Amino acid sequence: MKIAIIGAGNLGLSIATGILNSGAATTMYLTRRYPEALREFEAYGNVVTSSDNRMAVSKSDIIIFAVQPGDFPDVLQSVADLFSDNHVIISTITGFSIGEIEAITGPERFIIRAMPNTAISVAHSMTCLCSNEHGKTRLELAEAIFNRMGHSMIIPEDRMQAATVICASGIAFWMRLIRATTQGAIQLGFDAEEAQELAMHTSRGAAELLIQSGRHPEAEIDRVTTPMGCTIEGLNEMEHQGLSASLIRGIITSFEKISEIRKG
Ligand SMILES: NC(=O)C1=CN([C@@H]2O[C@H](COP(=O)(O)OP(=O)(O)OC[C@H]3O[C@@H](n4cnc5c(N)ncnc54)[C@H](OP(=O)(O)O)[C@@H]3O)[C@@H](O)[C@H]2O)C=CC1
Ligand SMILES: O=C(O)[C@@H]1CCC=N1
Repeated sequence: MKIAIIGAGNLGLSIATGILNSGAATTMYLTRRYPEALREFEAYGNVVTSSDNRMAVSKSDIIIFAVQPGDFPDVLQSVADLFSDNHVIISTITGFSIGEIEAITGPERFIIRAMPNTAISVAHSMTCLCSNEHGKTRLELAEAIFNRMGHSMIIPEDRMQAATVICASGIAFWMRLIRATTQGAIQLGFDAEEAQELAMHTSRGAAELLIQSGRHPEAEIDRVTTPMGCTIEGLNEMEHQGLSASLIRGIITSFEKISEIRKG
């Protein structure tokens, strides 16, 4: 499979790393306007780096777009005449609907919207997927690709904005929680490196417990909170300070911002 990533920036390069390490592509074409920053990827041997989007599209089977939303209409327009009946077009662009893509490419194209996160580079992305009517026959293929680099879920397009916040922005939210835990651990006497190690592995353990057991978070919390113990004391103080409320409010604020980006 030949895969192009048009706009190999933060997300695009994370996807490229995930694909290259999972062996999902025979050849990869990575583009950006200033491709010098991509040269190190040529060491993989099967990677071509360029600023030539038309070359990348014409040589690939699957085209993944990862440019900024404001750049996407022009970029898509500039390669639209190259799409054939076999191309699978995957857009990771926030807030850009399938209808808007079809307005440029026409509806008779395989169009997938994918919302991965940067953990795709280490094969632990949570990726949400949806497609246009024509692209439904290619959803399984997209799912197979993204499942090699984490976990995926097919959702209706009207959930894509929410998925962006929970899964894509979610990486930043969880990072801040891990960072805050690290700061607490430093205050309690661990050096910075030890503190981060404790926070990272504890958060991974919490997620794995839920993934493997299928239990509800509160059931796991009940197993940790000894009556009159230190955990419930700390947890209740966090809630008095608005931990859950601030997370939920942040999520809703991010969600609303996506509509503004599109209007802007
Ligand atoms: N970052 C993330 O975690 C996530 C991002 N997204 C979405 O992915 C998209 C990319 O985000 P992100 O990676 O953060 O953004 P970046 O700015 O890091 O990457 C965008 C890339 O597009 C390149 N680019 C701009 N114009 C062109 C062009 N004409 N042809 C080829 N490449 C071009 C830029 O290259 P150059 O600098 O050389 O101009 C840049 O490397 C956005 O739409 C975002 O909403 C979705 C989920 C998660
Ligand atoms: O912050 C943003 O707008 C993009 C979309 C999700 C992650 N990064």
